[in-house]
Amino acid sequence: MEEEKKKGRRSREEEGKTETGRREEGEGKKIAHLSVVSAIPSKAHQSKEQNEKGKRRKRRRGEGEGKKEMGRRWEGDRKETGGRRREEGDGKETGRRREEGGGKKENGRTGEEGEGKKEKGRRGLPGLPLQLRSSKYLPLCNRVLSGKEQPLLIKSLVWCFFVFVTAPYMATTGASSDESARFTKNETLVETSDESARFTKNETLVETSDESARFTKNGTFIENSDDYPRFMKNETLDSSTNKLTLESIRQYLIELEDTIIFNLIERAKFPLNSPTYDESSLKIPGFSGSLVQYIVKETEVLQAKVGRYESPEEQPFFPDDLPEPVVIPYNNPQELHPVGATININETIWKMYFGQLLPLFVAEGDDGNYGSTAVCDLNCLQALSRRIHYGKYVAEVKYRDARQDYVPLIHAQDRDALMKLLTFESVEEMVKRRVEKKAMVFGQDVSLDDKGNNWKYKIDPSILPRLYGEWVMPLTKDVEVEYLLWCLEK
Ligand SMILES: O=C(O)C(=O)C[C@]1(C(=O)O)C=C[C@@H](O)C=C1
Repeated sequence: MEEEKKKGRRSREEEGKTETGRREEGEGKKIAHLSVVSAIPSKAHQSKEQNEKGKRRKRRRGEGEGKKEMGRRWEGDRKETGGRRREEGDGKETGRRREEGGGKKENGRTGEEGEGKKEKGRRGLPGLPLQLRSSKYLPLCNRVLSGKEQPLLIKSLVWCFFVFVTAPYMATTGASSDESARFTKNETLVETSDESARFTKNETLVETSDESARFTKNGTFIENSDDYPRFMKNETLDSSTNKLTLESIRQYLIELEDTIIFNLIERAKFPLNSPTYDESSLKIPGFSGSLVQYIVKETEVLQAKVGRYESPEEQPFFPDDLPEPVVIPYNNPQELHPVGATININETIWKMYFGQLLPLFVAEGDDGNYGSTAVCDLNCLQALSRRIHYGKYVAEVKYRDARQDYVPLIHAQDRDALMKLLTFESVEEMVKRRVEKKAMVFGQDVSLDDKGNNWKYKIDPSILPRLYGEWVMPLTKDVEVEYLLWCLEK
């Protein structure tokens, strides 16, 4: 009871709105029981394949063999990261420095020292340049060779040699003390860029966090990193503080409602077009599956290359064999526990979309626009998936705001209690009402005369509260619970 009160207080503070009621325990259980849970790659449920994928993605993110690192929170984690990075960085940079420096020294020796030795052999006049050896200068040479002016001359020659030969050479090859300054600067940048991060940064970010870094992790050369697109800036950070807050995340979820509704409206322009989903009607050599599967899969391959799946809220529907990014990802602070990157419930979202949602809002029929239909499906799926996987961020901020309430439930691995704690029924009601209203507004026919038919909508608005109430919000909460269950993992 006391906990309920506390939670009520918190929710009012967080939302600045009156929390009308709390979810009954039975309801929490119902949601936790959704079949989706089995699709979540938790320890208990991860298939071997998913496990492998998780490991691969973790490795790609540099979270390493790192259960230890994964679990380390806050400052401890940062120190560890800094240390590891410094070691790695040093290793690489020293290697590079050694190579470059070595190469230059080698050059110097074969060029300058080598020639000196040859001349010495040729004329027997140590340290004297060729032009000084003409007969005109011989008396002077003799004086120098035999006497007191020798040290002064040698000093002058060394100075001249440095000014006219060594310095220009160093300037053209870049082999100067500047070299070491550049390495030092890299390290500093890496360290500072880490400041706002909560968890271990991934290797790719470490390697590319410096603007001057020009290689992605897989070795692709990038001429000027600024010219390349950067998937995906975390748009939920509060614009004034650049921090993650429940308010800023909720604001972003509201914006995503627009994206979802517009995409549904676009899809509703086409009838069902069932051949789009027929695995036997597509004859693409080397691929077995439907047109929609093909388009989603190939789009994901392309988007993986430009770094879409480097963001934990972006999850692929076909995660196997995705290529590494070839561009520098946006250097977002890593706000989530690394387990966030492994939670992917797209299998459930796919089934929900094609099995339950689609038949609700598209007309029967076939107009032959299968490619366009599949692209619309792709857009709907990606928008829904992004929205639902944002639950990771929601869970993270809720945890940060009320650790004292969450930690015991996480230790007890109590799904139902976690579900109850993170549920705000009044917020859910508001969401449902808002999406219905948006569908009415966005789905109206707009005309300049009064003949417009304002009550004929492009998509039935009543589908929206259903979509959110039955699937989107419950699935978001499943993601939240899953994240919380593992977010203390060491
Ligand atoms: O806003 C929150 O607190 C959320 O957790 C998000 C969300 C949602 O999916 O919209 C989910 C659960 C809450 O009951 C309310 C809303």
